[in-house]
Amino acid sequence: MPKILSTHTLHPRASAMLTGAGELAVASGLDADTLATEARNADIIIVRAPLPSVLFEGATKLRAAIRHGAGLDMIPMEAATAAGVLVANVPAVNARSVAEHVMFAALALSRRFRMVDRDLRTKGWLAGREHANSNSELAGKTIGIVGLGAVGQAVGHIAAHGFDLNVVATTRSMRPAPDKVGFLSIDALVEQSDIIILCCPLTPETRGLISRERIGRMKPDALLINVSRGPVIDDDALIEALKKGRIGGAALDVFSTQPLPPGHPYFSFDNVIVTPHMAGITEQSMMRMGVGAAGEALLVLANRLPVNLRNPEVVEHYRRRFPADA
Ligand SMILES: NC(=O)c1ccc[n+]([C@@H]2O[C@H](COP(=O)([O-])OP(=O)(O)OC[C@H]3O[C@@H](n4cnc5c(N)ncnc54)[C@H](O)[C@@H]3O)[C@@H](O)[C@H]2O)c1
Ligand SMILES: O=C(O)[C@H](O)COP(=O)(O)O
Repeated sequence: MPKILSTHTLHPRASAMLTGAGELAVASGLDADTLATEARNADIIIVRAPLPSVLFEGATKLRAAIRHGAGLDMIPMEAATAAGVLVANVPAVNARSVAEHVMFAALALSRRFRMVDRDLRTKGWLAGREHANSNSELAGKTIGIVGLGAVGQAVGHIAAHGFDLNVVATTRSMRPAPDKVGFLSIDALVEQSDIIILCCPLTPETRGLISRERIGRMKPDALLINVSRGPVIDDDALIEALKKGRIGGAALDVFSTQPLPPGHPYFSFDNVIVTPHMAGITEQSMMRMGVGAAGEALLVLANRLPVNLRNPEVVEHYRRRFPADA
């Protein structure tokens, strides 16, 4: 029976799909050594935690690494490809969940939800209400989307049609813009946006994209929302800007170090919302991501290629490793 190792427990519907096709096990730890050791016996690994490159050197049976979700940064692509391992992801199926989280964050920051809730509980009704005078509506403001893929387009749609926001975006391909979206360069976008949404992948080009210089160009009351990956932002520069009151606030779902260590400066700001990398996690998206990942695993076990193969250059090498495969 083929072995499927998953870094995390899958949605019951996803595990049910794999019953009979493979023996499903959940990794007993997420550290590099444990993952590398347990992957040695696996035919397929389903990935929700960063994999070490070394895992691919010792995993001689491994056919595929399948991302449960969109972001491929958790899989060292070069090491996987060099080892002849197929890499796939499950794109777009959590985009609606992420977009709803983004709108929740924009509303929570604009309505100072953290401070209102805290002060109402600890200081009473009037203290909570005091914040409201400087609260703001979203309508008529400009939302700037960095990365107009599945998440960015879902955010743009809700923002334009549900909240009457003006939508501008910057994206790698700058293909014809969807309805109600105007394209800008990244520098113009950070200067002109009231709310900046980061939803691009982490790549060599996007690492540090929100630099000290770009944070310096933001409006003094700009809100920065990151659902991409932590290293897209220069943390030192953002922390300094928050300390000096140089921007209005931030909502951060992803961090350069995860889990965010206790006592991290981001915990200290009233105008910063922190969430534990959960923008894309809802009951609905967990089912869709799990089912999508299980579907890709079933294709590989049936000697076919995954639908969302992300390293097509591996196929020749893969076919040499598993000659019976498609
Ligand atoms: N926080 C979460 O729970 C969560 C959930 C889903 C996705 N994500 C993150 O969001 C990313 C995007 O997800 P998606 O489903 O929209 O992916 P996607 O592939 O559909 O879209 C990514 C978009 O980013 C654009 N892009 C790439 N490089 C860029 C650059 N240098 N500047 C501007 N735009 C650039 C691409 O052109 C594309 O339009 C994922 O890679 C992942 O890192 C996080
Ligand atoms: O990249 C993604 O789609 C998100 O980070 C969610 O991924 P997860 O299913 O591994 O939490």
